[in-house]
Amino acid sequence: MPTLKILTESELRQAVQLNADAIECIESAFAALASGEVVMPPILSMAIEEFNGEVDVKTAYVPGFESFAIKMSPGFFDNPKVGLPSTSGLMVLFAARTGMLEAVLLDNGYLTDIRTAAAGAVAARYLARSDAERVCIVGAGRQSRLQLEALCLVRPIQSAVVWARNHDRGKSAALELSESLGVSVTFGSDLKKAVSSADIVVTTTPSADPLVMADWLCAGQHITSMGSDQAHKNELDPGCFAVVDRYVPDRRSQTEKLGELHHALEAGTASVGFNIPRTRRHCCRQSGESVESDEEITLCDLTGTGVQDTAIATFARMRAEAVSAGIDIEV
Ligand SMILES: NC(=O)C1=CN([C@@H]2O[C@H](COP(=O)(O)OP(=O)(O)OC[C@H]3O[C@@H](n4cnc5c(N)ncnc54)[C@H](OP(=O)(O)O)[C@@H]3O)[C@@H](O)[C@H]2O)C=CC1
Ligand SMILES: O=C(O)C1=NCCCC1
Repeated sequence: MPTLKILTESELRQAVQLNADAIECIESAFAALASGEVVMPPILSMAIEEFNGEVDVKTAYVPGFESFAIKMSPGFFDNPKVGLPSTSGLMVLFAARTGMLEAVLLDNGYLTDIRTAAAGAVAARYLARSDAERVCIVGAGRQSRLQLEALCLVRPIQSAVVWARNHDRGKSAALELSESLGVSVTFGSDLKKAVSSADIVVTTTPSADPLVMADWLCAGQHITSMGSDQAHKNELDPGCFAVVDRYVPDRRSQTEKLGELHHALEAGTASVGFNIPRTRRHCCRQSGESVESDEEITLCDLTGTGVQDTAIATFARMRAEAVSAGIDIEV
């Protein structure tokens, strides 16, 4: 009789942390995606506007992996008002060879959090200057904290400014991060100043109106925009596309519908089949290529991919099995 492994959030937290191994797992997933061999259908997304919510279903088959994940991932952005996290959900693993159900990962969104922060680290590793040390984090929620933590694993970060529309929450996040990361993290109410003084800017909000303006960007900066993962979300002034030297989407077919590219296409600052103007030397490229000049402004548009979910779920199950975590039930 087939057995099914059940893993809880606390077991998964013990198995997987935001560290070099998780970053390596996600970097390999992006490399597999760039190889063109991965089967990754479009995201199934359901908006529940009445409650400021969405549910995303993501999946991917990676050749060579014995399993693939299907993830169900809600994001309800008014939840913090009632003391609940914005994101939650679970991942399910199936055998790639037979399609049989293998494991249910009751992570409550934890693995999504880790794989998303790890993607921010991979982006910085390839697209931020090697001496990048000052960060601006836009937003003060779950990803704001994890994105900064992830950057500290790949760049010599010395200081960060957290900007948030709610000053109290921004100050709390800054204090918490200062204590946990051992770098100077302050709250900044002046977003223009915070962006202009940073080597790396990460936007982490579900904002529907641009927060970061094109004329605030400076030579040598890297920007990761990871909050905008739905058609209505938009954190960057579309004019940013007219000043960046290098644009890297996690999956272009996603970013042109759900990411920052979507708004640039609508505004006409990028065109269909767009390339960054050749007068600025570089064309739009797939991930995996590194920054070529310390003067480049680079932009990574992260909408979240099924290949990350299959990679982190497989990794988590392997780690959990190594310590015999979880329960097996006959089905
Ligand atoms: N690309 C990817 O792979 C992933 C993307 N995401 C996306 O990242 C975003 C953040 O997720 P998460 O950190 O979990 O969410 P949280 O709810 O924990 O944090 C959201 C933060 O954004 C702020 N915010 C909300 N609306 C606005 C606005 N209009 N203007 C300015 N700030 C705003 C919130 O401020 P306040 O406290 O005032 O409400 C809060 O600081 C979401 O859009 C989510 O969908 C998440 C996971 C994966
Ligand atoms: O899967 C994802 O990525 C997300 N799902 C729901 C909202 C947060 C991001």
